[in-house]
Amino acid sequence: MSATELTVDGLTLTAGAHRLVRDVSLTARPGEVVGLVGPNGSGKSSLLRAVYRVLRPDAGRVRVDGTDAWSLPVRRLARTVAAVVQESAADFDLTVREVVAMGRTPHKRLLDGDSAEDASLVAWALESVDAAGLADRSFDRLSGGERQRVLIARALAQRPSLLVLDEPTNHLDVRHQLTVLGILRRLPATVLVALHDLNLAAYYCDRLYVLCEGQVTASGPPAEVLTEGLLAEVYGVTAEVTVSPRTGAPQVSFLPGERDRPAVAVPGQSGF
Ligand SMILES: Nc1ncnc2c1ncn2[C@@H]1O[C@H](COP(=O)(O)OP(=O)(O)OP(=O)(O)O)[C@@H](O)[C@H]1O
Repeated sequence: MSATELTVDGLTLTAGAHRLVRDVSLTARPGEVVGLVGPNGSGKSSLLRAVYRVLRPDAGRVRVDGTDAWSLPVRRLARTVAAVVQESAADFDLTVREVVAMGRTPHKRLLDGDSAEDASLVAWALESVDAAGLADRSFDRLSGGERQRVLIARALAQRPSLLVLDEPTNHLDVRHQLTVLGILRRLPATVLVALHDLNLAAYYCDRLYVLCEGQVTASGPPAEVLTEGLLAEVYGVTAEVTVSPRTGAPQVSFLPGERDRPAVAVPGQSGF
């Protein structure tokens, strides 16, 4: 597994009359962890969908090591790119081990069974997300956070050289958030990850792209991007940004202030 270069050039995505993303360009160099941040509805998931080839661009290109992702054979793309997406939490009538083993499919031929290497990669992937103890459980009966870790393990078992993740820390408790992002940092792969938690993004990402209303508003190393001014402009919040004396990463604290939206009165109830 070697890391891949991802290049997105002038990407525009639409759904009917709705423009989801407009003229977005980004790069993720081999081995980088690149974060996508931005408010709800800013286009992060849509951009990721174009990268893992679910949403076809109306204009612009997605290139994987210089080749248009949309021209690659599906199987070849699946050997290169793994995705952990919001909508993948579908029901499977399978054990956890079987779900994670599905990550090996792109590397096998039809009717190939699981090799010893497949079994050890599945065990490694489960161990990595602290889910080895879940291996024989039914996937359908897991909690939200357990499912999320198993879906991440499935992507790890795929041994991708580009890993695309949409809010992978969703549902995870704080220890597992750190575990999962720590793994992403250490993988010999390129990572593009949408995150809402700006402190996690600041600590774990090499560079960030900030999306706002479908466009890139800022990009660069977290310390350059996560300024109080940008957070006010993009999110409409008052924040204090300091540098962590322990980690050297920017640390964002949100402050109540004049930007807080006034409470919306309950109809027919005074004094709310
Ligand atoms: N198929 C669609 N048809 C119409 N509008 C869509 C469609 N898919 C997404 N949108 C809209 O496009 C915008 C971008 O959505 P997207 O899911 O990419 O945002 P996001 O940044 O991932 O948001 P969140 O942080 O809430 O997950 C939103 O306004 C969303 O409602």
